[in-house]
Amino acid sequence: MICFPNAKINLGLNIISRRGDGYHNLETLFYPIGLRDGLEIVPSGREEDFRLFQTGATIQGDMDDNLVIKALKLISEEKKIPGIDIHLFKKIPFGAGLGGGSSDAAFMLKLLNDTFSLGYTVPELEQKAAEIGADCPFFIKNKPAFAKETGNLLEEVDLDLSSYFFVLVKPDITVSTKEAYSLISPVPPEIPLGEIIQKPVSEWKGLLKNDFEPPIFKKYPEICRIKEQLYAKGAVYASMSGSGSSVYGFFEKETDIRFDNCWVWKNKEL
Ligand SMILES: C[C@](O)(CO)[C@H](O)COP(=O)(O)OP(=O)(O)OC[C@H]1O[C@@H](n2ccc(N)nc2=O)[C@H](O)[C@@H]1O
Ligand SMILES: Nc1ncnc2c1ncn2[C@@H]1O[C@H](COP(=O)(O)OP(=O)(O)OP(=O)(O)O)[C@@H](O)[C@H]1O
Repeated sequence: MICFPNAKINLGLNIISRRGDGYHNLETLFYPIGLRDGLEIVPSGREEDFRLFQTGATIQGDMDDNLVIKALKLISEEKKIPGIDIHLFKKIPFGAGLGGGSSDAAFMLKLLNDTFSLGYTVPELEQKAAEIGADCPFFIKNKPAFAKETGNLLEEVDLDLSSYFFVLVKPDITVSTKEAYSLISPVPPEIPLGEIIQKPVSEWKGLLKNDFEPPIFKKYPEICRIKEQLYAKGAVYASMSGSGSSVYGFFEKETDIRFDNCWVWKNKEL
């Protein structure tokens, strides 16, 4: 069976407080976008072992550290999974704030559940996804959702931005999520994100903020320049996604926009 794990962007990101477990309480809105990896599992006929064939962008670290293997091992602790060959095609850039690794892991949980009729419910899959990473649970239902706590408390929202022309820009910069959080001094937001997101998109600029932007823009001014250029080109709203490094912009109409030394995806390519 094959599936196509998609990426996400964060609409607003308030980091509210530091927790005793080293994580942070936040509020954000996860929004799925069309940029996708490819993930396939094929029963190999062998006993309970697995082989991972990874193509596309090269992932650092050894195979056992891959998040799809982490998902497989988590399920294998409870369920008997026959030998499988896993094919992962990477297109979603990592260290980009796009949740690529998290999406692969969550889709692997769903693929195993469906392929081998394991009987896990959506809440059970969301719980397993939360054991893999903070961004993973969102990708189980994979619908626009308001997230709180570490990003695991999800509430679906009725938000459709498909009428906008969407541009995603990834500079040749990889941002470590862990490092990005270490640069943050949590401050509760003046206006709750839930209130701002109810407003029209045209009112989000200056209100819907990503708390990672100030420290990340200071460390990587190029990322700030990309956001400025998106606004200069007429973006209704633009922001860095998650802990970065990618920046996105929504436009009322198709816009010819180019950036040197960046990956640029536009609506029809996503
Ligand atoms: C920045 C976001 O992408 C916004 O959606 C997420 O909060 C991060 O989600 P993620 O990349 O899946 O994060 P994980 O892989 O679970 O954690 C990576 C590191 O980020 C930090 N981390 C992550 C999530 C969170 N709520 N608080 C944190 O402090 C922790 O230091 C953790 O060790
Ligand atoms: N399947 C995978 N795809 C991408 N990265 C992976 C994968 N498995 C493990 N990794 C490792 O996890 C790290 C984080 O990957 P990625 O940034 O895509 O994850 P993410 O936390 O979901 O996304 P982001 O933090 O950028 O929003 C990568 O740098 C890579 O070393």
